[in-house]
Amino acid sequence: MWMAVQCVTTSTSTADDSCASADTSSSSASASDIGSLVNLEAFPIEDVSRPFLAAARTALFETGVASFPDFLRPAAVAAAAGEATLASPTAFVTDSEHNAWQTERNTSLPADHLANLFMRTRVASVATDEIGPTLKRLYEAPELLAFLSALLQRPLFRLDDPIGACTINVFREGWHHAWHFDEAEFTVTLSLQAADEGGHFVFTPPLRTSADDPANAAVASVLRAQTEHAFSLPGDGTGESGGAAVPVRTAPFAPGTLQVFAGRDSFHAVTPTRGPRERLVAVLCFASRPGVRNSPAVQQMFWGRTSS
Ligand SMILES: O=C(O)CCC(=O)C(=O)O
Ligand SMILES: [Fe+2]
Repeated sequence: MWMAVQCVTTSTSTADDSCASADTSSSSASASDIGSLVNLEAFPIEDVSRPFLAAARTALFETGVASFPDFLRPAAVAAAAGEATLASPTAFVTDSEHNAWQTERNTSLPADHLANLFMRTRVASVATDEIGPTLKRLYEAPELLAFLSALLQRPLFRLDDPIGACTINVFREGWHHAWHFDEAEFTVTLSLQAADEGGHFVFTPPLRTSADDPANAAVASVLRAQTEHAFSLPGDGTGESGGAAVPVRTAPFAPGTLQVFAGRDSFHAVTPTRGPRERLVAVLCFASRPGVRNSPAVQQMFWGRTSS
């Protein structure tokens, strides 16, 4: 089974911005570093009033995505993309199948039921201990953590995972990520390099009201409109032509764009890439408590090894 680890895992939340400085003490980045990485003129993430945050938060909860184009300075994008390209050839490749929720097969349901529709995903991932210094410096910057905590209105901590805390997804020609919900409530990505063609991040507004809500009819509607997959969903009332249309949007992917998305509730996919240039996207993981790391099973699946 393919499981997303790209994550902001949350078990608690707070209703104000008072957590914005959570876990800033353990970082190795100094305050002056961040200005060489982040476009502070457009995104003054150190500004305590952060006037652009309210609009981003509204976009996140209404559309499922908050996007910050030109977040990373061009020189930092070039450096990070160069480092990712160097690391890419030895990145572990996942070629697996998963259903929309990334859950196990349900043998009590018919084989052709939506819950048992398994779709192929192919992606490689550069592990945390293989990423270059530019991305590492950004991930460890206390200012980034404080900014994301303020946006999401909860304390955040970097993952304590030497393999899967901050990684880079590599999509080679023809690879794609099938439609799915993430396990984690929020995901943070940073575009480093677009494919020649394709490799678009497509997403719906939040469809699930909770982690227990499968949003079956909406999922079926999207898959019928967007894919060739055949499946049944008895009793959904939508028939073969699909139910109420669910809007599907394409996110901007210009290199340097930081994106925060509600991956647990918004159904999303990466379309197949075309051409020899790899699609490179960094995935920055955070959790709502310290000490979180991926399970050995997930580490093995994504990076081909486990940490001690
Ligand atoms: O590559 C991306 O833009 C996001 C991929 C994704 O949805 C995931 O890894 O869970
Ligand atoms: Fe995802």
